[in-house]
Amino acid sequence: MNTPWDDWDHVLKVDPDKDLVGDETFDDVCQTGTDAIEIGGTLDITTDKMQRVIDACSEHDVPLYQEPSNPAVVVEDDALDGYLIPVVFNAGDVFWITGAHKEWERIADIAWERTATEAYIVLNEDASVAELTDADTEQTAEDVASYAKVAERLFGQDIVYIEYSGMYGDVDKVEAAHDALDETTLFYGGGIRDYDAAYEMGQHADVVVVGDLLHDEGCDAVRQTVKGVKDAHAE
Ligand SMILES: CC(C)=CCC/C(C)=C/CC/C(C)=C/CC/C(C)=C/COP(=O)(O)OP(=O)(O)O
Ligand SMILES: O=P(O)(O)OC[C@@H](O)CO
Ligand SMILES: [Mg+2]
Repeated sequence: MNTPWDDWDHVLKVDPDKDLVGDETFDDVCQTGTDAIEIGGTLDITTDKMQRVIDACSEHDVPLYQEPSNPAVVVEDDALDGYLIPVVFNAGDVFWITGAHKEWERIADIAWERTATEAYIVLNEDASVAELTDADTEQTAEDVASYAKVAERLFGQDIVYIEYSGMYGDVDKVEAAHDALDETTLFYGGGIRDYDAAYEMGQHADVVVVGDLLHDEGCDAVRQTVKGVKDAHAE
């Protein structure tokens, strides 16, 4: 797979299990200025819910990626630009490191040329993803940097993803991960609610991921976060 995320600043993560705000539509969602839409969530995801979002976004130019939370929810659809597959580096349950991936290969005909991995480092102990994967979220900045380094050097990951889903994270840990990486793109996601937060994390992460804000506040709020990270990267 080529690496379009090298040129991204902002990703909008749409949770197919959550509603949009008021009378907003996916046409509005595709016009927030984000560089790509990632469709995924941890809980209560089904192929039907995934498909509904793909169909609603497929008419637009914004790149569309599925981020499946397990092999059973992967949707084969040409409207998708590709699949970003989490590998949870600090999972306690090995199923979320290689087990799910082995199962996926066993049951599916994988479009390898459209598939890439994201080396997740899960750091919010209260997030569903931490609970599901039994992640060891007690990691110092030094630990995070080492995870990032081995993800790039030993495991050849295209993307390292610092995941604080639901809370704003520790900037020092994001900075440490960024310093550890040469080529690999650093994603940061979690608790980005406004311009200032996006600007601050944008100073350290290559790509800032915004999720719940779309479902809680709507497209105008998301647009501010796009501006925040793009301003940080313009400096
Ligand atoms: C091999 C395949 C096809 C899939 C396995 C992929 C793996 C290892 C998934 C484990 C991690 C996971 C569940 C990722 C989903 C993306 C994610 C972290 C979404 C954010 O979820 P939360 O915000 O914690 O959950 P809710 O918003 O649903 O509560
Ligand atoms: O929902 P939020 O807290 O913005 O997190 C975004 C993303 O990292 C979740 O996987
Ligand atoms: Mg969430």
